[in-house]
Amino acid sequence: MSQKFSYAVHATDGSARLGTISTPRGDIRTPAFMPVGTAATVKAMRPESVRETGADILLGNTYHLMLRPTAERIDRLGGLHRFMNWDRPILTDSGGFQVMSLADLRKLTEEGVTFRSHVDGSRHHLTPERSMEIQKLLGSDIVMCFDECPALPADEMRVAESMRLSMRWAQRSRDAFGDRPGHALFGIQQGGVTQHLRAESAEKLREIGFDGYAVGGLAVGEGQEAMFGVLDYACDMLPEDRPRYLMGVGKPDDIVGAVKRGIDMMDCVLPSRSGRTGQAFTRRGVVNIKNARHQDDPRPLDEDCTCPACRSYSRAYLHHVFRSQEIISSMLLTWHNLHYYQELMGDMRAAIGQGRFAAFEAQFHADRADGDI
Ligand SMILES: CNc1nc2cc(C(=O)NN)ccc2[nH]1
Ligand SMILES: [Zn+2]
Repeated sequence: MSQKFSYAVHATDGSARLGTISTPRGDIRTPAFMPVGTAATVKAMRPESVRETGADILLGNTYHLMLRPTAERIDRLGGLHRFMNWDRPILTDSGGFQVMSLADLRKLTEEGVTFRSHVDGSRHHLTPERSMEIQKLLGSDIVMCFDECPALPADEMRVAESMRLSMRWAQRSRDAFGDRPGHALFGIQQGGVTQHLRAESAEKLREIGFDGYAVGGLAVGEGQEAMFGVLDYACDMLPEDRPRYLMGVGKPDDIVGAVKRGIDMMDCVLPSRSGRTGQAFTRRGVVNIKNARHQDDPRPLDEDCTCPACRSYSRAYLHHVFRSQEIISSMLLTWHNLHYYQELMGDMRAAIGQGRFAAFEAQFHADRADGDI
């Protein structure tokens, strides 16, 4: 365990990097996938099980936790790690993105955002300073700057104005965060899909100086081709000796393409959320377990998978408990999906370390059937 926050690159293969983020609560093997624990839980999973899938770090959502049970209550109860029984690193987002996508009656000013809770309609105010205070009360190890993520489609002028506001908020976040050894503050690059705006944002973030840099404002409907197009240049705009975090991504093939372009960390609700809707990700593609063709199938989801769902249950059983809306359905499919995502990350880390990422990527795409399996 290190008493401070640091990042080291062990190997590169093209733009892909193999690394380790060291924190006082444990090391994070990169490229890393962060399961999302929105309301202080990765839905349908006990934390011990999340760890068993191979996760080194979880994501917590400031927006949800500030509304319920509130950051002050979690602080009084010993902080988010104690509260949710997860003693390894936690990254919390700043609340900016989710206020814009979930809250009602939002009002955006230079100062911050006022909004009404989607839970009970109560009024709230988020600023860079309040977001830093909330994330400190939660006790998160990696804190995200408070920023604004413009909804697409947005014209270049709107994207530019939004990015420049976010850069002013990045400075305020940095000033409010202060000096907290062992804790990290990540800046977030914005600028939509416009290269010179992405460059201006990266320049400003480097001037302020952060422990890590996120690529924000993507996976908001631009499509994979446009997202990869941005990553082709955006990663190189960020310091190479700091972790690069792509927010909100993604499907397995998004993740492989992002790692190929130099991304070190990602988070996404997809594996857990789609587990609850009956979608299982496998090396050969997606299994929609609700499909009638599975109702007599004695095989596991994936013959090569060692997760509890694949070790002990048939597709027929998983089909039955999904159709019957049994709680075990969410438990088993979530576990399988998170296990698959962590296996994918482990396979990529090994491939980068052995200088065979291109071969890994070719095999990854060759294995996948089109459509459902
Ligand atoms: C699912 N797509 C997706 N895009 C995101 C972008 C951000 C962002 O720019 N925050 N500042 C956060 C979460 C996201 N989730
Ligand atoms: Zn499995």
